[in-house]
Amino acid sequence: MFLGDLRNIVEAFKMTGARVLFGAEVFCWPDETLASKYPKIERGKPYLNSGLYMGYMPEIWELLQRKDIEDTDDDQLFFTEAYLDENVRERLKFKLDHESQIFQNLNGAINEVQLLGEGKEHDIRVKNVITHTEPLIVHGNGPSKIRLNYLGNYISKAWSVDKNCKHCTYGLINLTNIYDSNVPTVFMALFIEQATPFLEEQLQKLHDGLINLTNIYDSNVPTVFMALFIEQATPFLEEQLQKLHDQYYPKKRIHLFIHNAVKYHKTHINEFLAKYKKDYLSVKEITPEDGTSEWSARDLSLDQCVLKDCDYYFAIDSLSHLDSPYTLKLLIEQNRTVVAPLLVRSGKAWSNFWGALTTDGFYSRSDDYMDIVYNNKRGLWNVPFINSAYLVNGTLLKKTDRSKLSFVRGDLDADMAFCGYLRDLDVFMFVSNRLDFGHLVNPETYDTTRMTPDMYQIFENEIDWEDRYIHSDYPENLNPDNKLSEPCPDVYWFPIVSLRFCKDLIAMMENFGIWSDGKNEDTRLDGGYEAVPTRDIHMNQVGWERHWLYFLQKYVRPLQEHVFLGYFHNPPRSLMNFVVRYRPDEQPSLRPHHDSSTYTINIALNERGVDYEGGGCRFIRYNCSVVDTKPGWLLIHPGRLTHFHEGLLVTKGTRYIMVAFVDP
Ligand SMILES: O=C(O)CCC(=O)C(=O)O
Ligand SMILES: [Fe+2]
Repeated sequence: MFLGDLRNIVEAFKMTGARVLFGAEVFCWPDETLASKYPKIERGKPYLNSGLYMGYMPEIWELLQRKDIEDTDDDQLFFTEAYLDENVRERLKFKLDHESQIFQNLNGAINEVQLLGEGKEHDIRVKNVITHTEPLIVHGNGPSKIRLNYLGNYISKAWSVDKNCKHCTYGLINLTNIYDSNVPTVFMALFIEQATPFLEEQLQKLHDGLINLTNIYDSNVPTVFMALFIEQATPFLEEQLQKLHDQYYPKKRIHLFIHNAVKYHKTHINEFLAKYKKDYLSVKEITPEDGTSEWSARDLSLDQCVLKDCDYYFAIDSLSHLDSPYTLKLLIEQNRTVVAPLLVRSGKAWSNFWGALTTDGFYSRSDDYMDIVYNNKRGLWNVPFINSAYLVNGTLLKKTDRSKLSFVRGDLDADMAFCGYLRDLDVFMFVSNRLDFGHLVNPETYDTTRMTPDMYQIFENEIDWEDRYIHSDYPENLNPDNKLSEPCPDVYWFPIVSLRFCKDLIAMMENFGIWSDGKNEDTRLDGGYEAVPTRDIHMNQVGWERHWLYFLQKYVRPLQEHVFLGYFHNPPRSLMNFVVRYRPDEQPSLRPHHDSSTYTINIALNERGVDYEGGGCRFIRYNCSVVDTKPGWLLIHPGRLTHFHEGLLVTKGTRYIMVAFVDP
């Protein structure tokens, strides 16, 4: 990698007084026994490396003529023998660049070569902190190539602090042109022959109408072989699939390949394909019953891609959420042989790339790893390992024999095998965080033996949980400009959870199925007695109390503080958290009572007029009832004294509500 221009290099060369100059290194290679024959030096690296050398043509010529050499012989040994001959050394003024004035060989010197100039405007250079020189050419000899790639993310004008990633825009292609190129040209003639009302709108409509046409002309868009791998039970897979489908790319140019190894997800895949299969150019599904291993499924996907003459191969794991619908398009436009979007587990240091490797090829953290993961630095990074989601140019797959590029290599993980082959082929792997592309979900605690396992993921996958289960209008609740909804005095009404939450919570309870019998004796309670019993199931009976209390603290408490000013209790304490079921033939109503709470929350889980008739909550002191409850909306009211209340008669169907007595 050249860090100075040729003039600087020649000037530095002249300063050395040499007629022939070779780089130096710390290893005496390929013949260690020659080490004792080297002249003693005081500083720097003693031994010759033949990866970099320069000199005057007559001397170089003479050096090359010195002896015959076979193509298969070692060039470094050839030059070493010449150098160790004192006569040759003197006559040719043959010297080594011991202190890396010009040549920096990285092998054995990785730690002494550091980046310089980060934090200043000018280009980043390298400095050898042992010799105090700034070498002009850096060479990744032996196993130091990954370090060279790392340096290459910064030096040679790749990066500067003010301009960030300067090499990112190199070689970009523009897909929008591909969309347009096939479209016939139209000569559009517009005549404005008289004064015309609303002409601006007319022009706008003319223009808008044209934009949609481009979608019709998909045929020229490159084909993408999209391979989805579901190798483990994965939270929030439905959303993951939807985001994949929502990628801004003509589906008629996508071959979809799915390897699903997880029985639990069969319904998700079936539902997805029932809806969208027809949109794709082709679909191949490998089901859990096929018993195909991850390795063979991945290899098969490569074969299929080549067979279908794909332009691109895009692999994605079920854990990878492409939150940006432009991810695929932008990766194609980035135009690198292998490029991955940076995906990170939210709030964690876990991502889909490694910044460095140990000598035996396993994970090692690079100096800039955290800066990249946290987007302190944005760019396109040459790294030794990527996984989870990546785009591969089809040309590479078509020209490379499967014995040189596949997912099978000894007993390595599939992705470690694949990246190992890419490194051996000298194919760079880039990871991009030029934009926010998406994130990784965390599958560690996902337990599919539960009914609605995603409901239990509020801790491990909080953002996904919130997306699915919190009402989309929730943030508006705390907007001070909005008028509060107060259906009865000091009874407030807020949208809080999604319809999906309601559906899943009911499913969770009905699956458990052991509703209380409505008697006063209740062994679930410390006192063993409930004065005003309902037919219910407590959250702790379905292992969801910890989750519920967190929900209470995070989403309910701010609403309480918003409407009942001056009362703070964090975290809220709640011993009674339960779902109530009302049925005409079971328990159809609840007699007037106080709750043992400072405040009570009451979330409607299903819909009056659809799922049941009657029902609602009446506040007796105010002779005020809330009957038109809405699924996902929460009522919050004081528990005692003023808010004596009753559950009204359900005349038909089943009414479900979620109740908690907060701060008893
Ligand atoms: O049916 C209702 O909405 C009221 C329920 C209630 O008051 C309770 O469970 O304590
Ligand atoms: Fe109550």
